Amino acid sequence: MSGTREAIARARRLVVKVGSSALTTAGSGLDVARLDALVDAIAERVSRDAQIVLVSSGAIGAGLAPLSLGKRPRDLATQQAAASVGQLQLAHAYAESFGRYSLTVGQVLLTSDDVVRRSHYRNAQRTFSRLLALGAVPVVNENDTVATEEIRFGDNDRLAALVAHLIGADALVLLSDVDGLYDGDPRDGATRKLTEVLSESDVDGISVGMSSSGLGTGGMVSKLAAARTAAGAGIPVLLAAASEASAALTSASPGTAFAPADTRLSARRFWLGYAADTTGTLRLDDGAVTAVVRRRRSLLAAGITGVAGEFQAGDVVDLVDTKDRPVARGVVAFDATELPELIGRSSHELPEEQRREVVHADDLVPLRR
Ligand SMILES: Nc1ncnc2c1ncn2[C@@H]1O[C@H](COP(=O)(O)OP(=O)(O)O)[C@@H](O)[C@H]1O
Ligand SMILES: N[C@@H](CCC(=O)OP(=O)(O)O)C(=O)O
Repeated sequence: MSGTREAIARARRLVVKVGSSALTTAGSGLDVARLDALVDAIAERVSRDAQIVLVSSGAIGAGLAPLSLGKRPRDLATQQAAASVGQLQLAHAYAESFGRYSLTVGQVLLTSDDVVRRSHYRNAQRTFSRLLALGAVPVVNENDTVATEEIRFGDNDRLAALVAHLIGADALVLLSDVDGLYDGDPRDGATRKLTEVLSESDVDGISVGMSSSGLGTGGMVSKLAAARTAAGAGIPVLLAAASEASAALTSASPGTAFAPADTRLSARRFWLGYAADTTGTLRLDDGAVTAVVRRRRSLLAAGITGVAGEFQAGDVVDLVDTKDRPVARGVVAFDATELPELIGRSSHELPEEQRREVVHADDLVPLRR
């Protein structure tokens, strides 16, 4: 067995995320038998002294049938109405199901502000920590009923990766209706399952598509992004079918395993690299990309070829290469309006008060490639 799978099998604190397509069926809503099978697997792992936070989708899917809605609505207001009804059903079903094992569940509904803003991040951290210390199983979902387009995570895969870091998880298990990551959309015919993803180059160029069930949100695109986020922050990830939950949570043998990066990012650097919202973009020339990504240097004005967005000193911005591919994120030390006349110029050409790093190395997180 690979080291990654061993680490997942041994993990003491895990985030398990289950998708809508694994819990709900178009037309008939929540599938309690499948939910019970998932709870059986989680309860078994909890009985072996693990702490589990469950991120469960399915509120919108579960709310459709009771509201006589045929398929997943496109407009936000009807999605929110369905989520309002479905979340109650979901919470009730989990409370009943975990109750079979005398386990207590706590519901945690989050909006992106709760994770993206540093002060709220701490607050959420305290809530999870207390719930786990009290022996409860936190069941998390996005607070769909109040989340507007602007403040939505939009997909629970990303939410699960952020929660995994937030609670200091040793593993993230993503359970879906598909049994792993394929090198192309399995609906398109002959494709091969990847069993181990050791580095970014293993997934470069593979084709990932959207949901096939019409119930899920992000499809494989969001699952792969979430797996990269968590693995990049040092957390091993398993992507498997929900129908294999028992094997996934006991031996970590099925599905696709994503090896974690060697170092775990601090909370601040994780927030900077993955959770914070960015308000602008700096385009770097090749030399600057090498300096900031490989040599971990500060970004100087001389290596910047373009500026976009409306940001102020202290905001988080994306750093992109000459092909507009994101290579890092960092806290910018100038306002957007100040930069156009500085970029491309070396420090000795600049007035003394502007001779400082545009993004200091301590405030810069290279993205894993
Ligand atoms: N390369 C790929 N490998 C595996 N699945 C893929 C790939 N590309 C697209 N998919 C689709 O993504 C779906 C899973 O996404 P989704 O329905 O959003 O799941 P969930 O509801 O669990 O979040 C699969 O059923 C599959 O059809
Ligand atoms: N929060 C939404 C699910 C959003 C989502 O990401 O769904 P999925 O792709 O099935 O994990 C709900 O409960 O319906």
